[in-house]
Amino acid sequence: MPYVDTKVILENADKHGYGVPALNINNLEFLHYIIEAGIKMNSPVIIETSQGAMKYAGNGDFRKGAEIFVKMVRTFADEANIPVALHLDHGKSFEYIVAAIKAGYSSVMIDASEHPFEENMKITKEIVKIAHAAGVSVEAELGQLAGIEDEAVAAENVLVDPEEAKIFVEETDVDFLAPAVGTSHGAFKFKGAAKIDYDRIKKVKEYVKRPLVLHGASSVVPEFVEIAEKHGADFGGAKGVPAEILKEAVKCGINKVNTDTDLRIAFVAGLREFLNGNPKEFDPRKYFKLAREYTIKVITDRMEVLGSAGKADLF
Ligand SMILES: O=C(CO)COP(=O)(O)O
Ligand SMILES: O=C[C@H](O)COP(=O)(O)O
Ligand SMILES: [Zn+2]
Ligand SMILES: [Zn+2]
Repeated sequence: MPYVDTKVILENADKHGYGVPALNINNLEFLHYIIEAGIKMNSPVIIETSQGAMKYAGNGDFRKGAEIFVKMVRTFADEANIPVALHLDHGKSFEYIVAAIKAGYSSVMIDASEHPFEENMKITKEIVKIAHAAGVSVEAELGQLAGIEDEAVAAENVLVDPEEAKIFVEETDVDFLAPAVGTSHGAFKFKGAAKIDYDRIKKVKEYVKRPLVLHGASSVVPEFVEIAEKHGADFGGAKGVPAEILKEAVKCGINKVNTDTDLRIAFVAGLREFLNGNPKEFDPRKYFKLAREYTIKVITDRMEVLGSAGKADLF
């Protein structure tokens, strides 16, 4: 099953109540690992690239980067017996979003969440019009990803307002919505215990009835943090969203689970461990071996947790 519209994957996930990992890549290696993990687990996969990744892949030219990513992902998708989609993550610039659409991305995100509600809605609506005309589906973000820190009430202000979510989706016709429910990006998500607002997710789901996206969903897997730190990394205080919370979030209505940090940490853990144990090695095909193994492990574990394992059969 080849390259598909992200909407096809997410509507299936919504209908059957499971989550699909949306995994960020910057290069060929991570794409290999994701496709390998997807095939091994018989899971649909969503590959995503940030604007920064587009620029990086094109060696400074983001349009070229977008074209390279589409060619790469299509090549692998055509040979894999699982549904594969390519998504632009956190599109903020009109030029990048248009470049992704023109290059053939399956979907784009317009992240105008730093703007006031009305403005976010206006910008999102504009992008939806352009993207839908090209047959590309759209994700938008509402509220801000600040995280719920301990007892911090202030953070409530930036979490999604379910009533606003309803108006936003009706008004913009966006295909998937990323509501801010307490997570944040990177390896330092919570100062106290990890927690997200389940009731808010349920309410948003009830109101918008579309696939929902959880950003900042890395677990910051202790096993790999430990390996990386044993071999020289310093991630002091890193804390992510535990698997049980992700499972519960999916039950509440989350379908797309954005993960970047976990792949980066697993990779660097394997890379550091290998290089420390093999000081004479300088062939990337060899020194990426353990990094590959750990990254695939983090992805396959994630597919089990979200319930996407085995679901490629539904397409
Ligand atoms: O939300 C993300 C990409 O959009 C990634 O989140 P993490 O930093 O938790 O991996
Ligand atoms: O949410 C953002 C992703 O983790 C990618 O970020 P990036 O801009 O470092 O590529
Ligand atoms: Zn944002
Ligand atoms: Zn994100």
